Amino acid sequence: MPGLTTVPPFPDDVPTHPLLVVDYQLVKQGDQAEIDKLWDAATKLGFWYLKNHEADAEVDAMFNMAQETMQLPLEEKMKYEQGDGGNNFGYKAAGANAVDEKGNLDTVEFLNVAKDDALAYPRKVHRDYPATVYAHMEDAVKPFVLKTVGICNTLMSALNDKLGLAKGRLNELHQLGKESYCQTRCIKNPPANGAPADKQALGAHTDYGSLSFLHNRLGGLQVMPPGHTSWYYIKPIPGHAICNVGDALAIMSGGILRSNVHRVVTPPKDQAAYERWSLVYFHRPHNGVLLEALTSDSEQIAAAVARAGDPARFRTGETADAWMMRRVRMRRTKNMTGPEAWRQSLGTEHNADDARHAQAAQALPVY
Ligand SMILES: O=C(O)CCC(=O)C(=O)O
Ligand SMILES: [Fe+2]
Repeated sequence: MPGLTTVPPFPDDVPTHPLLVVDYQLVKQGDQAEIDKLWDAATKLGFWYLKNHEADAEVDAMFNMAQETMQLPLEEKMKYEQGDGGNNFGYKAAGANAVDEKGNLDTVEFLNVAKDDALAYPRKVHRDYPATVYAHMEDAVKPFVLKTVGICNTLMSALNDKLGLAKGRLNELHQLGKESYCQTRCIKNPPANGAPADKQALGAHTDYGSLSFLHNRLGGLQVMPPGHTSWYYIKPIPGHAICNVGDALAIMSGGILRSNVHRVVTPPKDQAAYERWSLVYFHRPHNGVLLEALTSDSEQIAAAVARAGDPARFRTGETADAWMMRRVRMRRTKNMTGPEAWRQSLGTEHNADDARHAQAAQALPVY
């Protein structure tokens, strides 16, 4: 089982960035101190650990499904390759994405399953998948999607209220029954085989959507915190998911919530010799939702946009689905023709109000 293989521990002599630990059960119960902690994490760094999420069984089932699928011959997996047009469902082969503007290749394989295909199964909404996915749609993918959507909606509701939005406003923009680019992603990275410690397996990016719910076992995930110019590992902690805010919530909140840049490099030290597996659920607005700050819904958001150096960046003119497709399309190796193509693949990476977030991040307590 990829998730449970015995591997060397995360080393204690690499630069690591602490994250706040949020207790999901307390947030669900409406505990104000815990919601304040979530708010601190979501506004300052945009990353936090989530404990007591009760999704471990669903996560393990997904890792098993991922292993069965990734073991299929490459030729079989390639029948489901997502292609170069901006589609983000299906299989992505290693090397199909660029990790930088020079066109260096990524080393990760993805298996992306649409939330809509999982919930509508056996009806097809977006596309076909390998037989191993269908074999586990009912016992792995669907339960993981349903559990995770519940978690994301609870976290988002708490953030909604703190943003001064009317109850349920953000949930209205993330309707389960409407088609979206919400998806599960299983990621496999091969052993480093002598690759340098800072070799990018997955290039620096911000996430496209609203919230990401991530499970990894080996190190390799790194963040560049606001006000810093170097990368820090996020240490995986057993039983703790890693959650982060994506561009959609950062834009809708007028930059109050932070979508922080991150990447995946070779697992640190002795961990480099092992396959790295991770699993993400990406919670995104449904298709057609315009990515713009909700200024007429919240005085707090309106004030944040008014204070921002460049308010135009909170009126993207793109829908959530167009935003994602553009970014996915422009990261494909085939489309990476140089710095201009790279620029078109970006989200909020270079827009973040770094001075404000850097100041706030100074105050972040260490767990
Ligand atoms: O594998 C990881 O730890 C992170 C993956 C990630 O950032 C992504 O797929 O967007
Ligand atoms: Fe990411």
